[in-house]
Amino acid sequence: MEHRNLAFIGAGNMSRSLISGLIKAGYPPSSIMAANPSKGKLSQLAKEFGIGVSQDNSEVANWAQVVVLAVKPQMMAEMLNALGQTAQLLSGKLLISIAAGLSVTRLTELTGQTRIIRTMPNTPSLLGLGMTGLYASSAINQDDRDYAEQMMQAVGKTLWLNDEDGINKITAAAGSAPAYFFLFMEAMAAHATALGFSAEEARLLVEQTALGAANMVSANPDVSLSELRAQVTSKGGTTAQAIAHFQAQALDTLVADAMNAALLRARELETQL
Ligand SMILES: NC(=O)C1=CN([C@@H]2O[C@H](COP(=O)(O)OP(=O)(O)OC[C@H]3O[C@@H](n4cnc5c(N)ncnc54)[C@H](OP(=O)(O)O)[C@@H]3O)[C@@H](O)[C@H]2O)C=CC1
Ligand SMILES: O=C(O)[C@@H]1CCC=N1
Repeated sequence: MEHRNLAFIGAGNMSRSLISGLIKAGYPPSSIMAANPSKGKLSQLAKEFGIGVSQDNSEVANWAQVVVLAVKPQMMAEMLNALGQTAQLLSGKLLISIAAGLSVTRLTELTGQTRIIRTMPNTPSLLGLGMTGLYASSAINQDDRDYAEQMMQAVGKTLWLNDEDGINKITAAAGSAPAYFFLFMEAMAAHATALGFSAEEARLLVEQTALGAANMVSANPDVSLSELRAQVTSKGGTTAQAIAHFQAQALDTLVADAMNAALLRARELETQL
């Protein structure tokens, strides 16, 4: 992929995941910089990945051809205002936002720029196993689209969204979703411990089973999820009892409600920020 000078403003969990994935995919460390107010995360990133770092957002924005806006949504306005003459500083650069709940229109208001691509990655990008949704207005040229797509494909898979609300939907379905699986795994590990396994054993059981299940899905693209489930579920056996319990407790509805709660929050942020 093209190696433009790429700056991350905000060096938190998601930037770390993307930077790590990009470096593993061969993006040169000398073409990446990150800025953050506190020094600890920057020193760690510099040490681990050899990228350039600064506590000065203007310095990295000035150096960059592409600026990733990676602070918390609630911090974005303050950060962009504090950049000072943002319109001038960011002028001519491609801006890639990873923030939930900030529309392109709002980002344009805050930066004076229209060359903006909105994305929604997730933390498995750290391992090259990310899932990222991308949205760009029709004003964005093909080169910039290709760059953003290749950047995110270096850390996982991508899906272009035709309308901007698709970003909110993908936040509910993929951006937030690693946490849903972790929550489920936490619950399983807690109960495995209650059944008498040590914490290490419980983690091993949950981790290896989740990994195996995810790999079964990816190794069998033509087999439906329900068929994979059926292959585990012997008639009159143990799995059927557990599945019946989940279904009696309306797991489908619970999951749909939880995803809708994430979606509504993403839309709500768009009206507030
Ligand atoms: N985490 C996730 O799974 C995902 C997150 N996102 C989006 O990514 C963005 C970042 O989230 P995440 O990485 O989780 O959050 P973090 O809190 O881990 O990272 C945000 C970083 O921004 C830094 N920061 C705060 N103020 C400024 C400033 N004025 N200038 C520069 N940096 C600043 C913080 O520094 P310090 O801690 O030193 O104050 C922190 O390191 C959010 O907008 C979120 O919506 C999108 C997809 C998934
Ligand atoms: O929880 C959040 O708001 C962010 C967006 C998706 C994942 N983390």
